[in-house]
Amino acid sequence: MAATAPRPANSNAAARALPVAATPMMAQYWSLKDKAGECLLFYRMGDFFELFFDDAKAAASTLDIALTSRGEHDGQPVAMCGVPVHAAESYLARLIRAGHRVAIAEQIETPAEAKARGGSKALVARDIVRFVTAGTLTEESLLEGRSANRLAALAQVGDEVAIAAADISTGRFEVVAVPAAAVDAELARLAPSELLLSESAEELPISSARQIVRRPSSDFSSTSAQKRLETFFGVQTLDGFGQFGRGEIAAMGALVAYLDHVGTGGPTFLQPPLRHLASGRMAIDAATRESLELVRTMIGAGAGAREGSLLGTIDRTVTAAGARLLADDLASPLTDKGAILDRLDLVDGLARDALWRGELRAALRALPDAARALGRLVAGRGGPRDLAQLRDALGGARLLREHLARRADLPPLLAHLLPGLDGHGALVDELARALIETPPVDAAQGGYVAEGYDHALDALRETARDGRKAIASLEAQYRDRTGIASLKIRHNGVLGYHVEVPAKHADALMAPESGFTHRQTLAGVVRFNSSDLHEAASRVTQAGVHAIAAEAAHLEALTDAAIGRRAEIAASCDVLARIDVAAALADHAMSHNWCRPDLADEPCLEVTGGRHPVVEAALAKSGERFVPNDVSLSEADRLWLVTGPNMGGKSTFLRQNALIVVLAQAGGFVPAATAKLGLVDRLFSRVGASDNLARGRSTFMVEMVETAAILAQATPQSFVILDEVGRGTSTYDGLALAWSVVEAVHEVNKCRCLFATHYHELTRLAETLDALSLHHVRAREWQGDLVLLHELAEGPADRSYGLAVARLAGVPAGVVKRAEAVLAKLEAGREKTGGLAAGLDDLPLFAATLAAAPEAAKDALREALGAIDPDALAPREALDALYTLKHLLADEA
Ligand SMILES: Nc1ncnc2c1ncn2[C@@H]1O[C@H](COP(=O)(O)OP(=O)(O)OP(=O)(O)O)[C@@H](O)[C@H]1O
Repeated sequence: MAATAPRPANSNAAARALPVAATPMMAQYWSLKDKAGECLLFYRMGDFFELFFDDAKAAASTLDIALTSRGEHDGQPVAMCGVPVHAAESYLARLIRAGHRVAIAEQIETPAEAKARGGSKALVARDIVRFVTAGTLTEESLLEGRSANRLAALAQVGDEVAIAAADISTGRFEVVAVPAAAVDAELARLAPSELLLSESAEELPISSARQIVRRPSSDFSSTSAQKRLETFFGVQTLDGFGQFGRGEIAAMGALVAYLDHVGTGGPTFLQPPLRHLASGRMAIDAATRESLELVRTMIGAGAGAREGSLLGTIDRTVTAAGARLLADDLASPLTDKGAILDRLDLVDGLARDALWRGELRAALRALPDAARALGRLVAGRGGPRDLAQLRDALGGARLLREHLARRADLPPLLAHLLPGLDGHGALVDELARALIETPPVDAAQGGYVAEGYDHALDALRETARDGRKAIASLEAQYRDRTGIASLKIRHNGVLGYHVEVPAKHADALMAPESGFTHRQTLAGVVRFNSSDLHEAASRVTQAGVHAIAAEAAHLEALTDAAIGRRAEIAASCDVLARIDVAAALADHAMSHNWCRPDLADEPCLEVTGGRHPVVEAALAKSGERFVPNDVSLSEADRLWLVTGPNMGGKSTFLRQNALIVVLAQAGGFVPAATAKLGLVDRLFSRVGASDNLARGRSTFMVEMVETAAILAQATPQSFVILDEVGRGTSTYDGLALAWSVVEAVHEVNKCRCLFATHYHELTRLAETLDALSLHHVRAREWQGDLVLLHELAEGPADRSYGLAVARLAGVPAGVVKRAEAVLAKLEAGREKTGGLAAGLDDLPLFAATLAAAPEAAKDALREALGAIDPDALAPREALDALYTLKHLLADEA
């Protein structure tokens, strides 16, 4: 049953007016809805935001709140639902998470103002004050602290495709130009919550944006974009930020235009755009990111979660900004040896000194998320609490710098970063003097400026305090005078301060000579005013109003001072995050026995005692031990063909080595006893069958598209893991393809590669390919049970154990028994066709090389095939193979 949004007890839904046809309110509603476009319109009516028509239906179903209908429009009841204003944030959060965008229409004048303007029937003016969209959130309550939240815009000008991406909550702004084929990979790295595309842009095969928003093509024109960006950043020319291509300018301009649109003109904080240099980074395509689950999981019920990903498993950062940076680092490993060594040295230094690391982490843990506080302040949505966060974070940064400066053996990267923590002394001191320890989030009620900061403000507060004391003593006096012990002086928003007595005592105060003036009679009580009270109350109110105004002026000045230093503050936040990441990686490395990787100049990957961090952590939970494995790839032995039973640990072995490469090049330690690697320029992973039916591709099609990309792009510096290529199609087509893919990787790409397969037949490739070697994951049958050892050994697997695994998996005994009989028949069939080529084992080899076979051999084969009774080979796969060969022969003919 649908839950109803909690409504205050005094709310009367039926009494709330409705925008029915032809009323001025209806006209107002429609004109606002027009402005809101596809966004749900939150239409403010008193204490509620109301939604109507389709908006109401969509919101009610997402929020699981009651959908009602009132009045009529075009003969139909008007659907409506509402959320109370005081709880709007949590409803907004749920709508945004569900993929909606929301336009907030507020009352922009009071009913009294409306009346003064247009008489008693005048409608309160409303306007859209803000759009809340997934990519433009700044509210702490709507954001996940430990993840970046990006808005991206994609523009194509000529051959150039550019992506601009901004995290509005911190102001980080980057732009990158990539070939069209790499767009998806780049978007997978950025994982924007909202992606802006021109309404005239063609459909792109994009899998990595949560929400796509089409914007007018004029937003993407590079000429107007240039002007827009110059105005936005308040500069004469963008040249000071670097040289940007037309596509980059168009993308950045479209992003800024959208910010203008959703912020309805309000300021937004963006740092000057940084060009992301794809050249210094490891290329990782979208499919590889998905299959390696670097920062999010991709499969199962928890898809999209941090938990269960590499990031979720190793993240020990103690600040939200650190967590966001670690996600970026893992998503974008480096290829510059010097830069990686710098990071490694820092992690190493912190790893060696546990005490120092502990101190640093404790100091960092206490620091608030200044980057996001700054984002809110600049966006005009900040408050006193945000300033206090800056004070505490920057004050902490100063102490940290002093502490670090005292160390003699500072790792070079840290020594280089240290000055970035400096320079906020004056601002921190000012904020420390100005604000109380824990100011309120909202400035409206005042009370956040510290005593002693402003003497005039102190005096106003003193006056208000005296007034309140005077009011308290009036209460005692009135009780004495009237003899009514239950007389009280109260305060509310309508009457202000007033005297309240129970109805039974009211007569005494009604008399004209009593000195009290009647104000209001309620069921049980009667309320009065008096001139003394009025006077004392006005003193309190006036002083209060002036004090709040004085505090607001200070808030504005302090906010301006902070904004004036926003670039420096943002830079300090980056330094803090970098230290946090290094300390977190060091901490995790130490507690899990990870090692510092060595970087070699030649393409190699030599790992002893390598482990898969995520599988290891999962096994540890149930008290199981992960079996470490070695790998040793070099130019002479660069392609390992790994066979072995299902569930034997092949995929795990492949992936753990890819993760070791990612971690090492992100500048961290790796889950191994020792590791040495030559830098990897591109990482590819084609693991398992990942359906993408949403994109209209079958499992096999996806597999082939991904394999094609690897064959086209992998270089001798690349590292490729390929798992069960060919599995998605009929056995022998698949085998033939796997065969030729291994050959191509070996002969053409010449990259380091781990290739796992169930096609035992592929092991024959070792006879012809020099740099290929055979390995298998060990298993043993023990008293009828299969024991998986998860241990890698040299040479091919002796057999496939498929039926034993089926038994382990709980396939009914009868079915396994039948499979054994079928297998026996198949093996018998193989013997029977012994004269055909070299038996079924050799058919795939034959198929793969058929084109090159001499005509005489083909004739012999044709003859042999004609002589076979296909029914003797009952199992489907054997028939499959024969028919495939027949077709191949027919094609050849
Ligand atoms: N080195 C290891 N130590 C301990 N357990 C492991 C190890 N490797 C894998 N496992 C366990 O075995 C399970 C199966 O591993 P994995 O998926 O890698 O096997 P596989 O050989 O690729 O299987 P399939 O061929 O069916 O895809 C893992 O989920 C994990 O629980």
